[in-house]
Amino acid sequence: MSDMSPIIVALDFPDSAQALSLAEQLDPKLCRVKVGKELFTREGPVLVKALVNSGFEVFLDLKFHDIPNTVAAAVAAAAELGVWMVNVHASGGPRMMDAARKALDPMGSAAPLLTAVTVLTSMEQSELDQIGVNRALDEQVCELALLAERSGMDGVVCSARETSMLRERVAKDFWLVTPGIRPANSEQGDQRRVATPAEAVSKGSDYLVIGRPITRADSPLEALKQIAAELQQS
Ligand SMILES: O=c1ccn([C@@H]2O[C@H](COP(=O)(O)O)[C@@H](O)[C@H]2O)c(=O)[nH]1
Repeated sequence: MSDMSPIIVALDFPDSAQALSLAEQLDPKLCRVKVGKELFTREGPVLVKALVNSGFEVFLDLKFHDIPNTVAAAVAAAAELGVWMVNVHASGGPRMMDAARKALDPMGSAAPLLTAVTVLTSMEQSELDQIGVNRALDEQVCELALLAERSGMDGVVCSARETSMLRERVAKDFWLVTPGIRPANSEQGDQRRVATPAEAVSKGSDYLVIGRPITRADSPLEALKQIAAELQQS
């Protein structure tokens, strides 16, 4: 996989046939791929291994959130699949994140990157209020990111709207992974905190997670190439 591509394509499909057919249209030199809850729940480790064997670096986006013992075991099981990145929810707390980190320690440099979700990019301030989080959304993202960093995570998932703020507060090699990417004129859908690919990179995102704007395009490869070209020009 090329180190220069920050693009991770979210393969949000109901089955392996559709996911593999889309992946075949992509180029592992231009992107990584992400397997999320729907696809994994239907198709499981076999599909993940098929993607890994076809040359893609895979982000297994299962956002674990449970007691420390359970999350540690789940993260270790994910790592056995040969994936490039796995994640947990930072709101699971420091003991949970610490247990996840320790579960990967025996793998040394072969361990996948371990990231933590701060506040989902589909959420806005009013929803935080509804779940009883009485902080400004930016502040909540920042506190969870700092907690994740202190708990040994390699990075966080946040929106590109928060990356300039976080870049000033976290280490340079702490990865900022940003979904909610919407090229100009594409539909926002259920996402709320969105940014264009160029905005995201200019504000300090390391990796851009992009689903529907690529996977639902008439030509996914053309959509991917167009975004990659936009990023090279920015
Ligand atoms: O905060 C988060 C965390 C994960 N996601 C995932 O990213 C993709 C985004 O897909 P789009 O089609 O580009 O909206 C999707 O798989 C989410 O589960 C996120 O959006 N926000």
